Amino acid sequence: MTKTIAILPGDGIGPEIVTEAVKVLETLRDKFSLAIHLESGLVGGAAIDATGSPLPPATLDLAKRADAVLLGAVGGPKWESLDISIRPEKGLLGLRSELKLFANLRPVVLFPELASASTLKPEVVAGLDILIVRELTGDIYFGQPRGIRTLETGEKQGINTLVYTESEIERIARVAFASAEQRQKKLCSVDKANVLEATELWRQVVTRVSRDYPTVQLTHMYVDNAAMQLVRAPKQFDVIVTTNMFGDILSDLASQLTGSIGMLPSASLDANNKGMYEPIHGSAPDIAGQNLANPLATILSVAMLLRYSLNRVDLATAIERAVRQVLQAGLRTRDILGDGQYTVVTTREMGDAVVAQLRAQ
Ligand SMILES: NC(=O)C1=CN([C@@H]2O[C@H](COP(=O)(O)OP(=O)(O)OC[C@H]3O[C@@H](n4cnc5c(N)ncnc54)[C@H](O)[C@@H]3O)[C@@H](O)[C@H]2O)C=CC1
Ligand SMILES: CC(C)CC(=O)C(=O)O
Ligand SMILES: [Mg+2]
Repeated sequence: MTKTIAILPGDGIGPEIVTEAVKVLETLRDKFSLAIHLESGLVGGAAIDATGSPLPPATLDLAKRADAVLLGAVGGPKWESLDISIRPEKGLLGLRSELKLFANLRPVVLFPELASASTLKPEVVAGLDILIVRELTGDIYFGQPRGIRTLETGEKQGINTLVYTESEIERIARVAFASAEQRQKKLCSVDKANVLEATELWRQVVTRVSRDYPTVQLTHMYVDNAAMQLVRAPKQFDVIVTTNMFGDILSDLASQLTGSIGMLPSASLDANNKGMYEPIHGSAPDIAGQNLANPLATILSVAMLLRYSLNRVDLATAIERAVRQVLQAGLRTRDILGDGQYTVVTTREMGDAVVAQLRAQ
């Protein structure tokens, strides 16, 4: 049966990188007879400009009926003067909560060809393969109360609330333990249980759930130490499970171990593996519209889409192989330049090269 994929390019570099990822999907449709139907929608600032809302009902409806969603990125300076409750980023958070995408998988994998582009020494990152499992629909990003209010003194006060319920923690813990079972059987739960009650509960629940996964070795680490350990000795980690905000921050940090934030894809899944797929980076206003952005994180997100939502591990592997071949051939967008002689390419040229490798397979 033909699968519908919602294509939501968003803002900034979003349309540029999604164009390249769509070329990959179209190649799979045309060459490998993948039965897909692509349907585009507006989200973020582009949607605000067209409709006044960062998540118009038509987009939410498309995302809900689609079998999977591919998203670029949202946000940018153009919309920063708007009230925070109606900014582009609210469209993204709205999609995540409306679709119940509580499990965000962020693989941090170093392609061997990019070892010299890593911020760490090649020997410290060689073979790096971490999976960050980030809770995505709770925490301070969604907690109530929130807002900016004026106190009796006339002073303003900003409020955000870190909230987690046991069931929210348990379901993300189960995703993380199940992932660890399939990998090196090591799970590190990252929290701030020494000072934050919500994450003390996190630690208690993760510990309780661990009894159902006796083959997985569970450790706990405070987030400040985890940030330090990630740049000191990242290969000590296999799977990391953490809260929404800590996962957001740690994954940007970890991206530098792989050469660039332009290399990290993600899958945001609900309880039935219905998913939204997006690079972990934002709309990169500083390079938007210049054909400079690295499209590989988005193309690798298509691979995750095929693996998790369309059950086509073969095609997911084909994309990952094509990316590897392009890097082996020495092609680099400028964010992944390391030591050596490379061919510096544009966003479009990188996408074309991946498509050419796929066609040749
Ligand atoms: N998922 C999403 O849609 C996200 C949206 N944002 C939004 O994006 C806007 C910009 O946020 P920033 O903090 O600047 O983060 P950002 O991730 O957009 O950019 C940070 C830095 O990384 C570079 N970069 C990002 N993606 C790249 C790529 N594919 N290739 C090469 N270089 C790349 C940018 O040029 C910039 O120097 C804001 O409005 C923010 O709210 C931020 C993060 C995630
Ligand atoms: C709007 C932000 C929460 C998006 C982001 O930074 C992320 O999901 O990594
Ligand atoms: Mg982020």
